[in-house]
Amino acid sequence: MECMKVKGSILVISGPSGSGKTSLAREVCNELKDLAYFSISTTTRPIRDGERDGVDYFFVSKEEFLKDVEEGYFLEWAEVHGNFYGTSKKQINEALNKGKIVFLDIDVQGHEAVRKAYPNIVTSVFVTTKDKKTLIERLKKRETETDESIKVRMINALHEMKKIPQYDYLLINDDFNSSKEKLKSCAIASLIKTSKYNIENFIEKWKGIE
Ligand SMILES: Nc1nc2c(ncn2[C@@H]2O[C@H](COP(=O)(O)OP(=O)(O)O)[C@@H](O)[C@H]2O)c(=O)[nH]1
Ligand SMILES: Nc1ncnc2c1ncn2[C@@H]1O[C@H](COP(=O)(O)OP(=O)(O)O)[C@@H](O)[C@H]1O
Repeated sequence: MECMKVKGSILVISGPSGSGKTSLAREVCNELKDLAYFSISTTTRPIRDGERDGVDYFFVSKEEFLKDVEEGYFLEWAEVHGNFYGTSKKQINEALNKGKIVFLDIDVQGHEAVRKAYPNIVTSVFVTTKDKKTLIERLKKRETETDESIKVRMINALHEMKKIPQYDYLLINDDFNSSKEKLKSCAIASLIKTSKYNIENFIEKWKGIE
């Protein structure tokens, strides 16, 4: 499935809801400018105050989502916290062919699927907070969740944390600026990793030395 001559890389960022992964990923992506591409997922989740369709997510009905699934639009899709989320195949491949670092803010199921599809060019970072209390405080402060939906997210957080060993890096998001610099380093490292798989001609040029 993986394209032989992919120039870009994929940076998967996962973590419990409220850990700060979206804020970090968006900010690093902005700072890396043309080097990076933030993949906008499609979701059936209701739009939150302050979110924009086509910027934060493509917000669709369940029927539209399932039609996209049937038509093979998604590289991967999953149900998270009772809603569907999916990553567009076309968006990703176009960005990869342009040599970009593709940022995927997706859950642990999405990580497994993307790693299978692109084993050589995925780097993954699991973002979490230093403790449970901080996570709850951030979810409350964000003012997007009810007590009930916070409970659902906390239960899911524990399931997600069990998948940390599958990730390349663990990032405890305490001080925002320091976490941002760490995530940026992972992003750049991911692109350097891809170059390892594009060395056919490079080695040719060294022949004759023996
Ligand atoms: N598998 C998968 N997960 C996604 C995708 N887009 C978002 N997610 C995950 O779905 C979860 C819920 O995201 P969201 O609705 O933005 O809520 P939040 O985590 O509380 O900010 C997060 O873990 C996201 O990383 C996607 O395209 N595929
Ligand atoms: N290092 C940090 N310190 C304090 N607050 C943070 C930090 N990182 C993110 N936040 C805040 O925590 C809340 C959750 O962040 P968000 O990016 O929405 O998390 P996620 O995408 O993981 O659900 C937001 O209000 C965000 O501004």
